[in-house]
Amino acid sequence: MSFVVGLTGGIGSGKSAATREFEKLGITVIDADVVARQVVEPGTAALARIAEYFGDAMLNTHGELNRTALRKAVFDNEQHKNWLNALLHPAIRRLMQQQIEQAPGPYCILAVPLLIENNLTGMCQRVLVIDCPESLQLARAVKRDGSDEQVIKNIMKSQASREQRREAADDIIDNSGEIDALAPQVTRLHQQYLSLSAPS
Ligand SMILES: CC(C)(COP(=O)(O)OP(=O)(O)OC[C@H]1O[C@@H](n2cnc3c(N)ncnc32)[C@H](O)[C@@H]1O)[C@@H](O)C(=O)NCCC(=O)NCCS
Ligand SMILES: Nc1ncnc2c1ncn2[C@@H]1O[C@H](COP(=O)(O)OP(=O)(O)OP(=O)(O)O)[C@@H](O)[C@H]1O
Repeated sequence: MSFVVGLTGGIGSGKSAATREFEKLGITVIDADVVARQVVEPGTAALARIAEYFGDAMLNTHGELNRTALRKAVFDNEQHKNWLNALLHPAIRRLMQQQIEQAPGPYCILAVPLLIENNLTGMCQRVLVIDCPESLQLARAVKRDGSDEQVIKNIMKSQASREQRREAADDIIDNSGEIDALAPQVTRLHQQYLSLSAPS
């Protein structure tokens, strides 16, 4: 596989809704959040290191990662977050690269919420941003998760700005309208990626 489209967007921007449309067109989607869970599955070296560093409170009764406990430990402590990212990012990058090489089809989508923040654009031939006003991100994420507005605002603050993402984009999907306005934009980009990825 040599043609990778990096898909990103802020929390609640519509990344999952857009990747579902690419999957309907038969395109393989590699989801960084899924990969980030695979690298800390029970039995992995990374999970053992996390338990060693933070203590067994980071494991639930089945020996799996207690994500809520780890999120609490890292998101208000820069040193802990840097330690965790230094441990997991190389493993996440390696596994994503493996899955890219195994992906069938003319191109694949690499869906990464933190594509820009974690400097992963170098893995992609094209950067696609799912874009909408921050107010819509906030409203949609709060409605979907039933979480407190301040939690979503804190996550938005820890991520790249809308301007930074638009600056890094080769292509932008405007997700400020109705959800059924996504499919036609995905179809148009699919045609473009088929021709860009076709052997010259
Ligand atoms: C700390 C962990 C376990 C929390 O997992 P949990 O499922 O509770 O939260 P989730 O991953 O969905 O993140 C919640 C929100 O925080 C944001 N976020 C996730 N990781 C980070 C980070 N390292 N820095 C800033 N924001 C982050 C996400 O964009 C998401 O919007 C998880 O975020 C993690 O493993 N982070 C370190 C690895 C990483 O950076 N993963 C991103 C893949 S590129
Ligand atoms: N255009 C739209 N109009 C209305 N609701 C939408 C639209 N696009 C997405 N949604 C809804 O908003 C919520 C967030 O969308 P989605 O989960 O696809 O975003 P995401 O970028 O994957 O979020 P996260 O980064 O949190 O994983 C979902 O409940 C989704 O159904």
